[in-house]
Amino acid sequence: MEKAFLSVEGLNKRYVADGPPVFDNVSFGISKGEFVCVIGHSGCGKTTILNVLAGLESPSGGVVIMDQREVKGPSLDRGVVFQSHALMPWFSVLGNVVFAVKSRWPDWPRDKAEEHARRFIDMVGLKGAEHKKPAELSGGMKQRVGIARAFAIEPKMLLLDEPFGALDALTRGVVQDELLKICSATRQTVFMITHDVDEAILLADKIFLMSNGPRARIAEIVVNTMPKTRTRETMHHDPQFYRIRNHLVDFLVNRSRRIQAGDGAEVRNLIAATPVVRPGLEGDDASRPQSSALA
Ligand SMILES: Nc1ncnc2c1ncn2[C@@H]1O[C@H](COP(=O)(O)OP(=O)(O)OP(=O)(O)O)[C@@H](O)[C@H]1O
Repeated sequence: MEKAFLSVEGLNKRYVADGPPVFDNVSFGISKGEFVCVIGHSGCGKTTILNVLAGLESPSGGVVIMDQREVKGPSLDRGVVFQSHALMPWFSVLGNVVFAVKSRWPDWPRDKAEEHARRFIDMVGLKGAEHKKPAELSGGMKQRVGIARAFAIEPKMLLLDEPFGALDALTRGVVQDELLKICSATRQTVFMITHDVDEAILLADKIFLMSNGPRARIAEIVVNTMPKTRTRETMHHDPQFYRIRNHLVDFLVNRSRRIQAGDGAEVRNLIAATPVVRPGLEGDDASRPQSSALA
Protein backbone atom coordinates (compact mmCIF):
# COMPACT_ATOMS: atom_id res chain seq x y z
CA MET A 1 0.00 0.00 0.00
CA GLU A 2 1.43 3.39 -1.03
CA LYS A 3 2.08 5.63 1.97
CA ALA A 4 0.83 9.21 1.60
CA PHE A 5 3.44 11.98 1.93
CA LEU A 6 1.12 13.77 4.32
CA SER A 7 -1.16 11.63 6.36
CA VAL A 8 -3.87 12.95 8.67
CA GLU A 9 -5.61 10.48 10.92
CA GLY A 10 -8.65 10.95 13.12
CA LEU A 11 -8.15 14.68 13.67
CA ASN A 12 -10.57 16.62 15.84
CA LYS A 13 -10.56 20.01 17.52
CA ARG A 14 -12.60 21.24 20.45
CA TYR A 15 -12.21 24.86 21.52
CA VAL A 16 -14.79 24.63 24.31
CA ALA A 17 -14.20 21.78 26.78
CA ASP A 18 -17.83 20.67 27.11
CA GLY A 19 -18.95 21.76 23.62
CA PRO A 20 -18.99 19.75 20.38
CA PRO A 21 -15.78 19.57 18.33
CA VAL A 22 -15.52 22.03 15.41
CA PHE A 23 -14.50 19.07 13.24
CA ASP A 24 -14.24 15.41 14.00
CA ASN A 25 -12.83 12.26 12.43
CA VAL A 26 -10.90 14.13 9.75
CA SER A 27 -8.61 11.72 7.90
CA PHE A 28 -6.93 12.14 4.53
CA GLY A 29 -3.72 11.58 2.65
CA ILE A 30 -1.83 13.82 0.20
CA SER A 31 0.77 12.43 -2.19
CA LYS A 32 4.01 14.18 -3.00
CA GLY A 33 3.52 16.80 -5.71
CA GLU A 34 -0.25 16.82 -5.30
CA PHE A 35 -2.25 20.08 -5.18
CA VAL A 36 -5.26 19.84 -2.88
CA CYS A 37 -7.90 22.53 -2.40
CA VAL A 38 -10.32 22.51 0.53
CA ILE A 39 -13.78 24.00 0.19
CA GLY A 40 -16.42 24.32 2.87
CA HIS A 41 -18.68 26.85 4.51
CA SER A 42 -17.37 29.46 6.89
CA GLY A 43 -16.70 28.07 10.37
CA CYS A 44 -16.29 24.38 9.41
CA GLY A 45 -12.68 24.50 10.58
CA LYS A 46 -10.59 24.84 7.40
CA THR A 47 -8.16 27.37 8.87
CA THR A 48 -7.90 25.35 12.07
CA ILE A 49 -6.94 22.24 10.06
CA LEU A 50 -4.37 24.27 8.10
CA ASN A 51 -2.93 25.64 11.36
CA VAL A 52 -2.67 22.10 12.73
CA LEU A 53 -0.84 21.01 9.55
CA ALA A 54 1.46 24.02 9.96
CA GLY A 55 2.12 23.03 13.58
CA LEU A 56 0.77 26.38 14.79
CA GLU A 57 -2.13 24.78 16.64
CA SER A 58 -2.51 21.43 18.42
CA PRO A 59 -5.42 19.14 17.65
CA SER A 60 -7.60 17.80 20.48
CA GLY A 61 -7.14 14.35 19.00
CA GLY A 62 -5.56 12.62 16.04
CA VAL A 63 -2.17 12.86 14.35
CA VAL A 64 -0.52 14.51 11.37
CA ILE A 65 2.44 12.73 9.82
CA MET A 66 4.50 14.46 7.15
CA ASP A 67 7.32 12.64 5.41
CA GLN A 68 7.20 9.95 8.12
CA ARG A 69 7.50 12.40 11.02
CA GLU A 70 4.75 13.57 13.32
CA VAL A 71 3.99 17.31 13.04
CA LYS A 72 4.28 18.71 16.53
CA GLY A 73 5.21 22.35 15.98
CA PRO A 74 6.09 24.90 13.31
CA SER A 75 8.93 24.06 10.94
CA LEU A 76 10.56 25.53 7.85
CA ASP A 77 9.57 22.27 6.15
CA ARG A 78 6.19 23.92 5.72
CA GLY A 79 5.69 27.29 4.03
CA VAL A 80 2.52 29.16 4.96
CA VAL A 81 0.78 31.98 3.07
CA PHE A 82 -2.18 33.66 4.77
CA GLN A 83 -4.79 35.97 3.33
CA SER A 84 -3.01 38.92 4.89
CA HIS A 85 0.52 38.79 3.59
CA ALA A 86 2.27 39.57 6.93
CA LEU A 87 5.35 41.18 5.38
CA MET A 88 7.84 43.08 7.48
CA PRO A 89 7.13 46.72 6.55
CA TRP A 90 10.65 47.97 7.31
CA PHE A 91 12.26 45.50 4.88
CA SER A 92 12.24 45.77 1.08
CA VAL A 93 10.81 42.99 -1.11
CA LEU A 94 14.30 41.50 -1.32
CA GLY A 95 14.87 41.97 2.43
CA ASN A 96 11.65 40.12 3.27
CA VAL A 97 12.57 37.12 1.12
CA VAL A 98 16.23 37.12 2.20
CA PHE A 99 15.14 37.13 5.85
CA ALA A 100 13.25 33.87 5.29
CA VAL A 101 16.13 32.37 3.29
CA LYS A 102 18.60 33.22 6.09
CA SER A 103 16.31 31.60 8.67
CA ARG A 104 16.30 28.44 6.59
CA TRP A 105 20.04 28.42 5.80
CA PRO A 106 21.69 30.56 8.52
CA ASP A 107 25.21 29.69 7.30
CA TRP A 108 24.72 31.05 3.81
CA PRO A 109 26.63 34.27 3.09
CA ARG A 110 24.50 37.32 2.25
CA ASP A 111 25.24 37.25 -1.51
CA LYS A 112 24.22 33.58 -1.85
CA ALA A 113 20.99 34.24 0.09
CA GLU A 114 20.26 37.28 -2.12
CA GLU A 115 20.86 35.36 -5.31
CA HIS A 116 18.54 32.60 -4.14
CA ALA A 117 15.87 35.13 -3.08
CA ARG A 118 16.08 36.97 -6.42
CA ARG A 119 15.34 33.74 -8.28
CA PHE A 120 11.97 33.44 -6.53
CA ILE A 121 11.21 37.16 -6.80
CA ASP A 122 11.73 36.83 -10.57
CA MET A 123 9.55 33.71 -10.62
CA VAL A 124 6.54 35.61 -9.23
CA GLY A 125 7.10 38.41 -11.72
CA LEU A 126 8.47 41.04 -9.33
CA LYS A 127 11.80 41.68 -11.04
CA GLY A 128 12.48 45.40 -10.79
CA ALA A 129 10.52 45.80 -7.52
CA GLU A 130 13.21 44.22 -5.29
CA HIS A 131 13.98 47.43 -3.44
CA LYS A 132 10.43 48.60 -2.87
CA LYS A 133 8.95 48.53 0.62
CA PRO A 134 5.60 46.76 1.19
CA ALA A 135 3.80 50.14 1.54
CA GLU A 136 4.80 50.96 -2.06
CA LEU A 137 3.27 47.74 -3.46
CA SER A 138 -0.25 46.87 -4.62
CA GLY A 139 -2.18 44.10 -2.83
CA GLY A 140 -1.38 41.63 -5.60
CA MET A 141 2.33 42.45 -5.45
CA LYS A 142 2.39 41.98 -1.67
CA GLN A 143 0.73 38.60 -2.05
CA ARG A 144 3.34 37.64 -4.63
CA VAL A 145 6.10 38.55 -2.18
CA GLY A 146 4.42 36.24 0.35
CA ILE A 147 4.38 33.44 -2.24
CA ALA A 148 8.03 34.08 -3.24
CA ARG A 149 8.99 33.98 0.44
CA ALA A 150 7.14 30.71 1.03
CA PHE A 151 8.68 29.08 -2.07
CA ALA A 152 12.18 30.42 -1.36
CA ILE A 153 12.54 28.26 1.74
CA GLU A 154 11.83 25.25 -0.51
CA PRO A 155 9.30 23.76 1.90
CA LYS A 156 8.24 20.15 1.66
CA MET A 157 4.67 21.37 1.79
CA LEU A 158 3.01 24.68 0.99
CA LEU A 159 -0.03 25.70 3.06
CA LEU A 160 -2.17 28.45 1.56
CA ASP A 161 -5.09 30.01 3.44
CA GLU A 162 -7.22 31.89 0.88
CA PRO A 163 -4.11 33.61 -0.43
CA PHE A 164 -5.99 35.49 -3.15
CA GLY A 165 -9.12 36.35 -1.15
CA ALA A 166 -8.35 40.06 -0.94
CA LEU A 167 -7.35 40.52 -4.60
CA ASP A 168 -9.45 41.93 -7.43
CA ALA A 169 -10.47 39.43 -10.11
CA LEU A 170 -7.86 40.53 -12.66
CA THR A 171 -4.91 40.44 -10.27
CA ARG A 172 -6.16 37.17 -8.79
CA GLY A 173 -6.03 35.59 -12.25
CA VAL A 174 -2.47 36.76 -12.85
CA VAL A 175 -1.24 35.48 -9.48
CA GLN A 176 -3.11 32.16 -9.90
CA ASP A 177 -1.28 31.67 -13.20
CA GLU A 178 2.08 32.41 -11.53
CA LEU A 179 1.31 29.91 -8.78
CA LEU A 180 0.25 27.22 -11.24
CA LYS A 181 3.45 27.72 -13.27
CA ILE A 182 5.75 27.52 -10.24
CA CYS A 183 3.92 24.53 -8.75
CA SER A 184 4.17 22.47 -11.90
CA ALA A 185 7.83 23.46 -12.37
CA THR A 186 8.78 22.50 -8.81
CA ARG A 187 6.25 19.67 -8.25
CA GLN A 188 5.31 21.38 -5.00
CA THR A 189 2.88 19.64 -2.63
CA VAL A 190 0.12 22.10 -1.74
CA PHE A 191 -2.81 22.28 0.68
CA MET A 192 -4.91 25.35 -0.10
CA ILE A 193 -8.14 26.77 1.33
CA THR A 194 -10.40 28.63 -1.05
CA HIS A 195 -14.02 29.76 -1.27
CA ASP A 196 -13.80 30.03 -5.05
CA VAL A 197 -14.91 26.87 -6.90
CA ASP A 198 -13.44 28.04 -10.23
CA GLU A 199 -10.09 28.63 -8.55
CA ALA A 200 -10.20 25.12 -7.09
CA ILE A 201 -10.95 23.57 -10.51
CA LEU A 202 -8.12 25.54 -12.10
CA LEU A 203 -5.49 24.71 -9.50
CA ALA A 204 -6.28 21.48 -7.70
CA ASP A 205 -5.69 17.83 -8.51
CA LYS A 206 -8.18 16.94 -5.78
CA ILE A 207 -10.82 19.00 -4.01
CA PHE A 208 -11.78 18.13 -0.43
CA LEU A 209 -15.35 19.07 0.42
CA MET A 210 -16.05 19.75 4.08
CA SER A 211 -19.48 19.43 5.64
CA ASN A 212 -20.70 22.20 7.93
CA GLY A 213 -19.56 22.46 11.53
CA PRO A 214 -19.78 21.62 14.34
CA ARG A 215 -18.53 18.03 13.90
CA ALA A 216 -17.51 18.91 10.35
CA ARG A 217 -15.73 16.25 8.30
CA ILE A 218 -14.22 15.76 4.88
CA ALA A 219 -17.42 14.62 3.24
CA GLU A 220 -16.03 13.89 -0.19
CA ILE A 221 -12.86 13.92 -2.24
CA VAL A 222 -13.49 15.17 -5.77
CA VAL A 223 -10.87 14.16 -8.33
CA ASN A 224 -10.22 16.89 -10.86
CA THR A 225 -10.59 15.08 -14.17
CA MET A 226 -9.89 18.17 -16.30
CA PRO A 227 -6.73 17.87 -18.43
CA LYS A 228 -3.53 19.00 -16.69
CA THR A 229 -3.03 21.54 -19.47
CA ARG A 230 -6.17 23.48 -18.50
CA THR A 231 -5.94 27.25 -18.40
CA ARG A 232 -8.15 29.94 -16.94
CA GLU A 233 -9.01 31.24 -20.42
CA THR A 234 -10.10 27.92 -21.94
CA MET A 235 -11.25 25.57 -19.17
CA HIS A 236 -14.88 26.73 -19.34
CA HIS A 237 -15.10 25.49 -22.96
CA ASP A 238 -14.79 21.92 -21.67
CA PRO A 239 -18.16 20.36 -20.66
CA GLN A 240 -16.35 18.48 -17.89
CA PHE A 241 -15.68 21.84 -16.21
CA TYR A 242 -19.44 22.34 -15.68
CA ARG A 243 -19.96 18.80 -14.40
CA ILE A 244 -17.34 19.34 -11.73
CA ARG A 245 -18.49 22.88 -11.00
CA ASN A 246 -22.15 21.85 -10.62
CA HIS A 247 -21.12 19.03 -8.31
CA LEU A 248 -19.17 21.43 -6.07
CA VAL A 249 -21.91 24.06 -6.01
CA ASP A 250 -24.59 21.44 -5.29
CA PHE A 251 -22.51 20.25 -2.37
CA LEU A 252 -22.15 23.76 -0.95
CA VAL A 253 -25.79 24.73 -1.47
CA ASN A 254 -27.53 21.47 -0.51
CA ARG A 255 -25.48 18.54 0.63
CA SER A 256 -23.10 20.14 3.14
CA ARG A 257 -26.08 21.03 5.32
CA ARG A 258 -27.77 17.64 4.97
CA ILE A 259 -24.62 15.88 6.05
CA GLN A 260 -24.28 18.12 9.07
CA ALA A 261 -27.88 17.40 10.03
CA GLY A 262 -26.96 13.72 10.04
CA ASP A 263 -28.82 12.38 7.03
CA GLY A 264 -28.81 8.56 7.03
CA ALA A 265 -26.68 6.62 4.54
CA GLU A 266 -24.56 9.59 3.49
CA VAL A 267 -23.23 10.03 7.01
CA ARG A 268 -22.79 6.29 7.63
CA ASN A 269 -20.64 6.05 4.50
CA LEU A 270 -18.53 8.95 5.67
CA ILE A 271 -17.79 7.36 8.97
CA ALA A 272 -16.56 4.24 7.20
CA ALA A 273 -14.36 6.09 4.68
CA THR A 274 -14.36 9.23 2.61
CA PRO A 275 -16.01 8.76 -0.81
CA VAL A 276 -13.86 9.64 -3.80
CA VAL A 277 -15.84 10.92 -6.80
CA ARG A 278 -15.23 11.87 -10.42
CA PRO A 279 -18.25 14.00 -11.36
CA GLY A 280 -19.81 13.20 -14.71
CA LEU A 281 -17.61 10.22 -15.45
CA GLU A 282 -18.29 6.54 -15.25
CA GLY A 283 -17.81 5.44 -11.67
CA ASP A 284 -19.10 8.75 -10.31
CA ASP A 285 -20.68 7.16 -7.33
CA ALA A 286 -20.40 8.51 -3.83
CA SER A 287 -21.70 5.18 -2.56
CA ARG A 288 -18.37 3.52 -3.42
CA PRO A 289 -16.19 4.69 -0.58
CA GLN A 290 -12.42 4.26 -0.86
CA SER A 291 -9.83 4.54 1.85
CA SER A 292 -8.91 8.19 2.29
CA ALA A 293 -5.33 7.19 3.06
CA LEU A 294 -5.09 6.04 -0.55
CA ALA A 295 -7.02 8.95 -1.99
N1 LIG B 1 -8.81 30.40 18.88
C1 LIG B 1 -10.10 30.06 18.86
N2 LIG B 1 -10.82 30.02 20.00
C2 LIG B 1 -12.13 29.64 20.00
N3 LIG B 1 -12.80 29.30 18.89
C3 LIG B 1 -12.15 29.35 17.73
C4 LIG B 1 -10.77 29.73 17.64
N4 LIG B 1 -10.38 29.66 16.34
C5 LIG B 1 -11.47 29.27 15.64
N5 LIG B 1 -12.52 29.08 16.47
C6 LIG B 1 -13.86 28.63 16.07
O1 LIG B 1 -13.72 27.41 15.35
C7 LIG B 1 -14.60 27.38 14.24
C8 LIG B 1 -13.80 27.11 12.98
O2 LIG B 1 -12.97 28.23 12.68
P1 LIG B 1 -12.04 28.27 11.40
O3 LIG B 1 -11.48 29.64 11.28
O4 LIG B 1 -11.09 27.16 11.44
O5 LIG B 1 -13.11 28.02 10.24
P2 LIG B 1 -13.01 28.25 8.67
O6 LIG B 1 -13.71 27.11 8.04
O7 LIG B 1 -11.60 28.48 8.28
O8 LIG B 1 -13.85 29.58 8.48
P3 LIG B 1 -13.70 30.74 7.36
O9 LIG B 1 -14.03 30.10 6.05
O10 LIG B 1 -14.72 31.74 7.79
O11 LIG B 1 -12.30 31.25 7.43
C9 LIG B 1 -15.36 28.69 14.24
O12 LIG B 1 -16.62 28.48 14.84
C10 LIG B 1 -14.52 29.61 15.09
O13 LIG B 1 -15.30 30.54 15.77
